[in-house]
Amino acid sequence: MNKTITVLPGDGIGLEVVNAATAVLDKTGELYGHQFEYQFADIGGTSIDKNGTPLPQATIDTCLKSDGVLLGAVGGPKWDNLPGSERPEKGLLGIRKALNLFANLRPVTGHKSLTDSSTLRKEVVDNVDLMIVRELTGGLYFGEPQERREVDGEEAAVDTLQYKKSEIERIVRQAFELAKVRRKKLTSVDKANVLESSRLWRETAEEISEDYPEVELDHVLVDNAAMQLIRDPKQFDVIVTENMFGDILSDEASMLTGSLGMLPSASIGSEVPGLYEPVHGSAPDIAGEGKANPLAAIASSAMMLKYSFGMHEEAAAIDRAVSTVLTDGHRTGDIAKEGETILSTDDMLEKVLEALK
Ligand SMILES: NC(=O)c1ccc[n+]([C@@H]2O[C@H](COP(=O)([O-])OP(=O)(O)OC[C@H]3O[C@@H](n4cnc5c(N)ncnc54)[C@H](O)[C@@H]3O)[C@@H](O)[C@H]2O)c1
Ligand SMILES: CC(C)[C@H](C(=O)O)[C@@H](O)C(=O)O
Ligand SMILES: [Mg+2]
Repeated sequence: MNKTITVLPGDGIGLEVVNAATAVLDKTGELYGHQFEYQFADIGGTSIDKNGTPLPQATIDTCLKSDGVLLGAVGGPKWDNLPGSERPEKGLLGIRKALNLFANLRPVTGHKSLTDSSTLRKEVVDNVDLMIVRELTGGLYFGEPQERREVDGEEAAVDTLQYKKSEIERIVRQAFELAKVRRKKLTSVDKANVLESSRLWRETAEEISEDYPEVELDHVLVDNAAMQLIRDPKQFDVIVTENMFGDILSDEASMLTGSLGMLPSASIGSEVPGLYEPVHGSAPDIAGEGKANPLAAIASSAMMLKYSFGMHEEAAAIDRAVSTVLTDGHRTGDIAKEGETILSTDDMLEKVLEALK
């Protein structure tokens, strides 16, 4: 197969990790007889510097013309003092909205050989396998108004948490579909004891559940969910939740795998192309030093093969290669224990390429 992939390196370690991901895609293509062609486009802070905007129309057009999008990360201290509407992060939110990528799948997969470096007890996290389904184009991130105003004679700020029923329906349905082919357990996470949007969310999830009698649905309040993820993560199969709760819970859950540098994601909508990106950010503290763990980006490229191109065998080969390098004890700094040899981003990539068969 021939596939065109738009690559959006973005900022900080974004470029370092997408380079690793495309190298793995190329090797996979060689092994399985596929040709991946890349078109690079600007996003985030580097795009602000170059084009005066974090998301040029040309980037959206390029993405729309491709079969899949691979993104590194956006943001960094250089742009931190810009007004909210001009920040690098607006580019990321903009591309998610422009491609209508309402479902963000964040699998949390524990590798047995890594749990020693986890701060959590081994028996709690060994082989953890859950999927966070985060709603990605609604909620607080996009609600209007989002503004400063005067309240009681002083400065105030407003963000709006709004969900239309149809937005809840489609993400919950997506989560049920995933749960149906996994362990058939769906946990909907909300704050229905306080928020009206959560009460609509919970009612809607109950309604949709009638179409999925084989899947067990339960509801957990978000504060409890945050605690349960640490106490007993293996009780979860699929978690579905609104945009900001999903953002926070997925960073928390990443530590069950040992590092934020391990967590991939797929952002998908009803139309192609999907966008694939590691869950982590631009990591300004290590950017440019060759220290970034490329495994989240590499695993994100495997998700692209699976979800956008239907290349299941090829995706499994990449996941296996990642498992092999971990089992063989290869470690970047974020997942190394004291005394272990620390590999650079490029060295880790080499290990994955060697393991890819
Ligand atoms: N998807 C994205 O583009 C995305 C996601 C999160 C944060 N951000 C942006 O990134 C910038 C920095 O945010 P932050 O510091 O809060 O979060 P971050 O995810 O960039 O970094 C948090 C910590 O994790 C470490 N880390 C992250 N990825 C790593 C990797 N692959 N290998 C090794 N260590 C890794 C970093 O070194 C840092 O110590 C901000 O501008 C933020 O808005 C972007
Ligand atoms: C950078 C930021 C806008 C983004 C988000 O909150 O969605 C990031 O944290 C993520 O998890 O992808
Ligand atoms: Mg986040």
